Amino acid sequence: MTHAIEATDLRRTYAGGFEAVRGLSLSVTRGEIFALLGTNGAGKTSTVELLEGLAAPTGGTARVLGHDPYRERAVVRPRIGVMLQEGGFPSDLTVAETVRMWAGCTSGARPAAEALGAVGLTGREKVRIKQLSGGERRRLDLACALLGRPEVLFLDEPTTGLDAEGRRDTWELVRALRDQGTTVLLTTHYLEEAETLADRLAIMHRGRIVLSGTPAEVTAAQPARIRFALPDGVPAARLPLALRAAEDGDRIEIRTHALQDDLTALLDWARDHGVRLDGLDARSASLEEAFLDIASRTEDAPADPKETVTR
Ligand SMILES: Nc1ncnc2c1ncn2[C@@H]1O[C@H](COP(=O)(O)OP(=O)(O)OP(=O)(O)O)[C@@H](O)[C@H]1O
Repeated sequence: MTHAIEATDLRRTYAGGFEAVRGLSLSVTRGEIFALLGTNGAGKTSTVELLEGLAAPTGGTARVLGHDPYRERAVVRPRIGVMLQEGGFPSDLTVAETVRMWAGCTSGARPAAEALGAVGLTGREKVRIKQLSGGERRRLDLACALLGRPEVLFLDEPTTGLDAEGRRDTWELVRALRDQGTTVLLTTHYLEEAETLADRLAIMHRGRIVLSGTPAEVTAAQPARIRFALPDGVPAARLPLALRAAEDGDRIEIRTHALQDDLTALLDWARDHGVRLDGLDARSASLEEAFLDIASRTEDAPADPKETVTR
């Protein structure tokens, strides 16, 4: 299977010695939407810039469409679209002028009206950039990234600043691009965005990928939770389960990878002993829990291979 993007043991150290990317490997299949998640400062932008060919890696290799995106930038650049966190267009230009200017630097650019139509900016052509809302600026950034009909599209936080409707419109557009064969690598802080949009995702922490896979695989790698309170006089020690049961005051929390079996055992025990489980709550793990679990890690341990779910 051809990979549109491949990174192997990628490293990036900034002047001053700070290592922002520390041995990162990932591959994105053609026609796939891949989301890179992580806390602030995890190294997402530093990684994406290496893949876009904007900087040379300190170590490791990057391949985009089979080429080195930095050394072979002239070959790779016309085939990729890049939407940075800040478009940085001159604020006195109008929307139409900006798109025309960008189209002038793009080989085989699609018509400006088509790109603006795709992002819902039709009718805003004469508005100056400084008069656009934050969400409209993000959409203009996206229109410019789409101008060259890119085979690989890099989107750095594409929906930051968009309202719920704008976000959903962008998701629709990204899905439509994927369905036409475009490969999309995006970074996001919105877990819902990654969960609903991405075919696969990776969670970064401190310059490394800690967990990766499909949204379902990443979620399934986390334990489910059962929570309840025992009545006075029934100590947690009487629970029948060979489980890691943690007491927090009168609340019990059990984390398990066998939710159905353990919940059945708990309910059978409660019925047989006439014990009422107050506030009983059982739920599968969510991407948010996986993310928060990783974000709370303070140690610098390397990625645990057991946690990486690969296809
Ligand atoms: N030019 C630079 N020089 C030195 N350190 C930098 C530079 N750019 C980024 N960093 C540091 O590298 C680390 C990773 O930053 P990066 O912007 O890649 O993270 P991120 O995951 O994209 O964060 P965010 O979600 O906040 O955008 C941060 O600690 C940041 O301060």
